[in-house]
Amino acid sequence: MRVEIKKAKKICDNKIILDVEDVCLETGKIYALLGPNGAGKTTLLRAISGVDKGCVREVSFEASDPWSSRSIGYMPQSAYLFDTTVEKNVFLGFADKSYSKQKMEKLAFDALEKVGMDKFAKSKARSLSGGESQRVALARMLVMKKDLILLDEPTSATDVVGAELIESYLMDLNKSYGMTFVFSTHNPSQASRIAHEVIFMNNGRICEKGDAREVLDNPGEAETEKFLKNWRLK
Ligand SMILES: Nc1ncnc2c1ncn2[C@@H]1O[C@H](COP(=O)(O)OP(=O)(O)OP(=O)(O)O)[C@@H](O)[C@H]1O
Repeated sequence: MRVEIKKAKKICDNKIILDVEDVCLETGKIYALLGPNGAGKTTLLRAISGVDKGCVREVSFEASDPWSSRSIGYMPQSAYLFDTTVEKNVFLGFADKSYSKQKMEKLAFDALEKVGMDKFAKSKARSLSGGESQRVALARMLVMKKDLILLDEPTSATDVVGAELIESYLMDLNKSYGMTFVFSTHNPSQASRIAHEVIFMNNGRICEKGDAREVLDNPGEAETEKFLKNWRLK
């Protein structure tokens, strides 16, 4: 019922930028990855996903886990959209290519509606703003129905309404299908709203991992405390 990431390590210019000995993710949970700029959040997500070929890591799935396809999806912070319509960008996410056009349109519309982008279904994707593009890229990522989804600051470019829609969408998918998410964020409030667990990183290492409420209310490490101090003062 879990995936284990071991010995995730990356060295750049003789500097260790990622050094994670062992981290376990349980299925059906939402994990928030917190930490200051340069902590290694993106590097860790890229390492787990396997997109960073220069990064050493071992990923193992527990034998009896329900993640039958063991598929991992990764969405980088800067959304990439293909030069076609918004709905066709979402079509590209469907794993089953045998869907009728009508079914694809319906499913894409539903996903776009969840992120508040349904009215742009027939628009050119490259004409969208940064936040709109991020919402569409997320809809495309989520229709892929991967078992483990890694999201690098999925609401960094969206407005408050967009962020709320995305948060609800992630929670719905988690509740309805048991989808597992790891998302990085600079916003502890967002972590407290939707995450079951918080993983706090600093200097390429995981300093603390545990129940979201627990870590946010009562951090066990000085670095986490320091990071959360300003947030609490607000
Ligand atoms: N290819 C690279 N070469 C050298 N240094 C790198 C490289 N990639 C990342 N780094 C360094 O590794 C560190 C971790 O970067 P990373 O992007 O993972 O941090 P982050 O926690 O996602 O930061 P942010 O919150 O600013 O997005 C940074 O200090 C960064 O400068």
